[in-house]
Amino acid sequence: MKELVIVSGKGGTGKTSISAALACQAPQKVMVDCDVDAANFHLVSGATIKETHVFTAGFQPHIDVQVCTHCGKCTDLCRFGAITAGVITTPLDCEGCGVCAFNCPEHAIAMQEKQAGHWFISDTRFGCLIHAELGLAIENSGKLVSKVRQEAKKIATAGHLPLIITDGPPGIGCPAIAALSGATLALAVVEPSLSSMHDLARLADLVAHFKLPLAVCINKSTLHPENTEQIRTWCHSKDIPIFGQIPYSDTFRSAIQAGKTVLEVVDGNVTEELTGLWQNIASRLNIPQNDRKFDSLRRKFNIFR
Ligand SMILES: Nc1ncnc2c1ncn2[C@@H]1O[C@H](COP(=O)(O)OP(=O)(O)OP(=O)(O)O)[C@@H](O)[C@H]1O
Ligand code: SF4
Ligand code: SF4
Repeated sequence: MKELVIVSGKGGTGKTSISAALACQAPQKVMVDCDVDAANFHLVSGATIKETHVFTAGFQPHIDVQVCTHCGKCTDLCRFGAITAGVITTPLDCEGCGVCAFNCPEHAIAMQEKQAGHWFISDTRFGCLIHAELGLAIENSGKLVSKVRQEAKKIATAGHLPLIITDGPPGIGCPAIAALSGATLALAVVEPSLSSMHDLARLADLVAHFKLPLAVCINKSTLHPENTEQIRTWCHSKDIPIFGQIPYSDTFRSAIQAGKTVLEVVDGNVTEELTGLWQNIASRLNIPQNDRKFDSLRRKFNIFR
């Protein structure tokens, strides 16, 4: 089983739009949205949730009010000011360290697993999607990313599906690391802006650390042709292949507004580039390129020359 992870050093470069366009073309795959802080893949793929699961991470104190004598020892010991004489006054400040429970003379406090979000299995127009929603002010996004990837692998294995397409989180922090480790190929979606170019270099270092092959897709390339050329030169100097170069097109915006992938909205230039991108990926991963469902969409919208 191969896993393609679509990443970007910075947010908003077009990762989700491109992931969805690839999902639209790839046959026999499971999709994962690892951008658990701001998931939106389900919106462009028309997801219907089939299963909802609770995600737990970390611990929180549960106080037995019948047993607590309000002695105040927990207040003195809590370094985060989250508890006052047996009452959790500011739950967001609680780090779940367990010091209050360990030291309560009455054993009034029990540490319980904390509900930190949900993860879902959904049906979409392009197959099965695993996605998630992290709770507000929860910091365990890396753990949730690992969880959704693990579930996608189970589904792909059970269904003998050869590919997982992962819409990764932006950045190079913990969630990106959790999305990349053990994958087969990373595709960096870069736009020709200074910050995106700068973040590509950092992302390349991270991917190299995991000894993963990296390919680049330059998105919105026509917005700044000189910077696009600079990215091409840089990739060439680092031996990083450029699998696609997608021009700026208003079709992307209208596609998102319509809850569709850009391939389902007609734009000859863009669709041709996106098809080329998928062909390069499929050939690098050595997997079949064709999908009967996409072929019928292609005929319906006459989107290729
Ligand atoms: N080639 C393009 N031409 C014009 N607009 C584009 C192009 N690609 C993406 N966009 C637009 O850029 C915005 C960000 O795209 P998208 O949500 O796919 O990026 P993202 O990297 O997944 O963002 P985030 O990191 O916030 O999840 C959207 O409004 C989308 O319509
Ligand atoms: S230390 Fe225990 S008994 Fe004392 S106030 Fe806190 S919870 Fe109540
Ligand atoms: S678990 Fe730790 S942070 Fe939370 S209230 Fe108890 S002592 Fe404070």
